[in-house]
Amino acid sequence: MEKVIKIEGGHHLNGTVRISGSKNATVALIPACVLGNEPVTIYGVPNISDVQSLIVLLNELGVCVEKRDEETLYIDPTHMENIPMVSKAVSKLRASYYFMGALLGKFGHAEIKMPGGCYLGPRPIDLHLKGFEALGADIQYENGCYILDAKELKGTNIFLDISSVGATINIMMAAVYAKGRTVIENAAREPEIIDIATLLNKMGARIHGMGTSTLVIDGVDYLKGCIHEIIPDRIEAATYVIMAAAMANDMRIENIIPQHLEAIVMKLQEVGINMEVGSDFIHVFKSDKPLKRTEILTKPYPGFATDVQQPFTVLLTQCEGQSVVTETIYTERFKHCAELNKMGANIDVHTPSAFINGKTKLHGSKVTATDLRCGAGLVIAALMADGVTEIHDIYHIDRGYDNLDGKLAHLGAKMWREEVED
Ligand SMILES: CC(=O)N[C@H]1[C@@H](OP(=O)(O)OP(=O)(O)OC[C@H]2O[C@@H](n3ccc(=O)[nH]c3=O)[C@H](O)[C@@H]2O)O[C@H](CO)[C@@H](O)[C@@H]1O
Ligand SMILES: C=C(OP(=O)(O)O)C(=O)O
Repeated sequence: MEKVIKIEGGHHLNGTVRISGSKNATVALIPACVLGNEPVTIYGVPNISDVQSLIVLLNELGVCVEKRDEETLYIDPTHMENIPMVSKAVSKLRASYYFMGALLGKFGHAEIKMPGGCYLGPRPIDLHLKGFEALGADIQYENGCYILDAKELKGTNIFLDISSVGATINIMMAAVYAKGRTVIENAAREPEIIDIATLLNKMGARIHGMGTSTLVIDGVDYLKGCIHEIIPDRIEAATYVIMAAAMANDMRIENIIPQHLEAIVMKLQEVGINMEVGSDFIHVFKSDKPLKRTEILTKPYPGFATDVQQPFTVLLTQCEGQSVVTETIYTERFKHCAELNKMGANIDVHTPSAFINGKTKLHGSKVTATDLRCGAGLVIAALMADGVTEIHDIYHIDRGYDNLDGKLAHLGAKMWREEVED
């Protein structure tokens, strides 16, 4: 038996939805907490399966974790043990790789198997490893496990060939205790990186240049405890704004940082979505004008986020004419298109682009969430479709959307989970 999500389409959405803490910040903040020597309390933790997997990993490392309330985690690494990280939980998410930087930084030694996460085409970690080596680590790969060792990490200049989010955060974590100054050039500038650096600085690290492409980290000897509030999830926010654009009469998306969504808002306005952008909310109103085609090119922040292109593609099926989405980050991130075609969309994929021929009527079908944002896109498509859509492999969706069922029910959607034969 398999649990699936079923959605009866055609019901308009109305009301307010509150965006949760950022998945991609949280999954790095939690490993960052173990770098310290005292307890850290983090607020705004989303209830998603990636966080549950990280809690399993923290428990295995002997870190004391207490859930103080629905959204608050207390993490005390005082008695942690640096054991090899080879359990199943490591491969349940991408972000387990942040324990490489955290453990190497703190103990000069880390043993960890390959991380998991969404398959979006190849996702190498060579830049993380090159960064650790530049800081003085020796790296071996044995029996599916990376073994990182360093007598002493020394600050150095590191140029990233690609401004990788994961490599930037991982190298930053490894460098906080390194002797002297580390400079990361061509660093990624995503808001989540600023959030991690902010936490580390509250703990006593000396990181400068967050939000620019040059990060400077001056090594320190000790990191203390602190409290920290996670930034809102810009990808979850974008998902709900697109959902509102597709199906709402009148819907307000709250607890957002609009600056984090500028590229997405511009594209929504370009296709003709009627919206008001406030200081910490976006309000979407129904418009009866036909939606216009557009072209999207995914780019590192502040460009159009690759994590939003899959949900946005669903909206493009409702635009008149041919829209084009081109991926520059993950050139194979188009598995959602075949699933959307099963629902009546007309999308041709010629990597690295998808050509979306609109406008097409969508109908309920059996589809598979091949990855997290494909799943989010299918939820939006199902809300628009005639009839009932059955979404399989929903564990991908649960990796990144806090209380999806409750939020959608509150907005007036008809969604439920059901056990079906495999
Ligand atoms: C947990 C998390 O935060 N995940 C996000 C993070 O993933 P992640 O950190 O894995 O993505 P990166 O920014 O590292 O990847 C960007 C590009 O660089 C390439 N690359 C990356 C590292 C490396 O060592 N070698 C290399 O070639 C990747 O294959 C990809 O083409 O950023 C992605 C890009 O915004 C998002 O889609 C993911 O949601
Ligand atoms: C690809 C994503 O996540 P991860 O890197 O955790 O697989 C995502 O959040 O869209």
